[in-house]
Amino acid sequence: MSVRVVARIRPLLDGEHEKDIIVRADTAEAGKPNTIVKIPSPKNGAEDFSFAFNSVYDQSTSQETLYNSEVQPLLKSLFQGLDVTLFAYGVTGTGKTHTMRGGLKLADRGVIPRLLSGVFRRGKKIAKDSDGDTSVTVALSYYEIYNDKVFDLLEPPEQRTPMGLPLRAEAGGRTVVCGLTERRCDDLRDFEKLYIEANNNRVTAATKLNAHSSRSHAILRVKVTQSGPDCVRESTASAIDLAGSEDNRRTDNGKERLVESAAINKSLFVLSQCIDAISRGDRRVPYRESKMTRILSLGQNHGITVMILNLSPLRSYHLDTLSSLNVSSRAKRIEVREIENEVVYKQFPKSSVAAAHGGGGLGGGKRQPLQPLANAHNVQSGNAAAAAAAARPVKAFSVYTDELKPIPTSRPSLATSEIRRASPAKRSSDQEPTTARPSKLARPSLLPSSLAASSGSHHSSLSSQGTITLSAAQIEAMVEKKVAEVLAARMAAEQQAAAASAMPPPPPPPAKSSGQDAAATMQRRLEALERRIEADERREDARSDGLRYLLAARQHKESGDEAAALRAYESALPFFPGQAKLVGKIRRLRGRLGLPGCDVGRHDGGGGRGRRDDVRGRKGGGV
Ligand SMILES: Nc1ncnc2c1ncn2[C@@H]1O[C@H](COP(=O)(O)OP(=O)(O)OP(=O)(O)O)[C@@H](O)[C@H]1O
Repeated sequence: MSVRVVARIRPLLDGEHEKDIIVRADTAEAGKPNTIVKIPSPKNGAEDFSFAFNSVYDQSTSQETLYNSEVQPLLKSLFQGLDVTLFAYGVTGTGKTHTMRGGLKLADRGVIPRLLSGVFRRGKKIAKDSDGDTSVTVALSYYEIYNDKVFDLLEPPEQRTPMGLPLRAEAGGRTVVCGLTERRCDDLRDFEKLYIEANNNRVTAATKLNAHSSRSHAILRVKVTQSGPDCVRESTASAIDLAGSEDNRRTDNGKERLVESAAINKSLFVLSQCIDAISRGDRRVPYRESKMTRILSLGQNHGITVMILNLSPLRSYHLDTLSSLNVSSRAKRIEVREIENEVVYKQFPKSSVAAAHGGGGLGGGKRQPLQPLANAHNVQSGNAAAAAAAARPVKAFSVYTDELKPIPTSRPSLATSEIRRASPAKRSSDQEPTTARPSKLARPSLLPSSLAASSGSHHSSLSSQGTITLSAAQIEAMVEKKVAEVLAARMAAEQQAAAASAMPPPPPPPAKSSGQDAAATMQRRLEALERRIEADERREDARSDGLRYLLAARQHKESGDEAAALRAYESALPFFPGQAKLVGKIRRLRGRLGLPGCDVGRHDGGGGRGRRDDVRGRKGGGV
């Protein structure tokens, strides 16, 4: 399903005049709801441009109408296991915060408090309808991206570290913030207390265009966990209030506001580039150019995404409004896969247990049907998925482990088996298993090949009931083999970690490839790959930090603060060691400020050449 894009035109504010209105909502067909935004061409006022969206809300639209039409219907999907992302986009002062957060009066409450109210209400209903068998818990995390750094809004500002929280890419393209607080909320009152406090931690300031302008992108994540007797289902609603783009010719922003503004505009520019790249079908989408786009992961995220485009009706916003309309119309083309989150079974579904017990006995030669060992991954969506769920055969999932399990003399009772969850980091969530992989629960009817190999001449015996008996010597041999493998893997990992930046080749495949050796090799390769990705991420983060310093330096220079510009250039230098232009700028600035020359060459660790080229490529002609 595509991203749903809806536009909302805000009403006139005090001091704004009817005669200045140029943006209007329209309908494609008489009597139908509005789906078109009309705005005159900037070159020819008599000619109108029309932009079509999924829905268009005019100036008279109340908070309640917007919520009931756009957000309330998504609650059902959220509780079916789909993630929901809502984000407000638009120029500064167009009503994004009003739409998402709103005012304190009941009628003014925005999408976020209403969403939470809906979540608690539905959660209570589910618990009641299930006679308490299912419980629903709600946990919040809330953070802001300020000057391209991530800060936890649920923690007091004095606990912030200057560099903010790091991001980590997870399997399946998701980006998560490391070290974020998560607070449980039991009811709306809990939420409101937390939310109001957290919003006081958000950076806002007065600009000429908005008396309470958000200087950061704020991301609220509402995690809903439904725990039933058999399974746990988790889904997340994300509500994002983006900072607004600013035309600094109109803001009269001072130094600090300009630096913020540059970070806001840059991230929004990257977002528009991502939207363009996705809608063109480019293979490379520049998500990594800003933290906001990495977190938003538009087109990579799963579930349902709604973009609320906030518009001012005024002529003074003409070009900015056109630009927002252009970006948003392209966003409509972005496909988001509606994939429900994995259900984690606490134990086998009752029906399967009954079937297993009745079906030929555990020790018999008949192979047991594969069961959902770890989690079920459903690519169907919405109601169709729910309807199809009953008819679908239970999917099978394997549990991968490197460890040899002590082989039971009789199979454990299925009803009490603990289900191990496959490590999410090791398996992409968007890989839909198409064929059942072998379960590693010991199958009494087969002697594992690894065991046969390790047992050597000490043959294990298969009893007439199909159970395996092992001699002490065989167990000893297995333990020794496992210890040797673990030590070898650890050594290999240490060597790889030592040479992580040089991207070591994967360890050579074992001469004799038993199933277990292959699993160990695969494990080592995955770990090496993860280390490589993390190293790449660290490099990328460092580079974007460097670029941020350069950006700040340029802003300071433009505003005439050469001392601050020098400080920013010098801070950027370690990220671009030996960069000739940068070194030249620092020398010139130091000269102008009457400071002694600096030993800028000390940062050139011999790797400057490659980075120099890189920066020039990205910045279009150097710093
Ligand atoms: N639909 C609306 N009804 C009434 N007032 C509105 C509406 N939309 C916006 N406003 C008012 O317009 C002003 C600017 O709105 P808001 O702060 O939400 O803009 P914003 O897009 O979040 O700006 P920024 O990006 O600078 O944070 C506020 O005073 C807000 O109350």
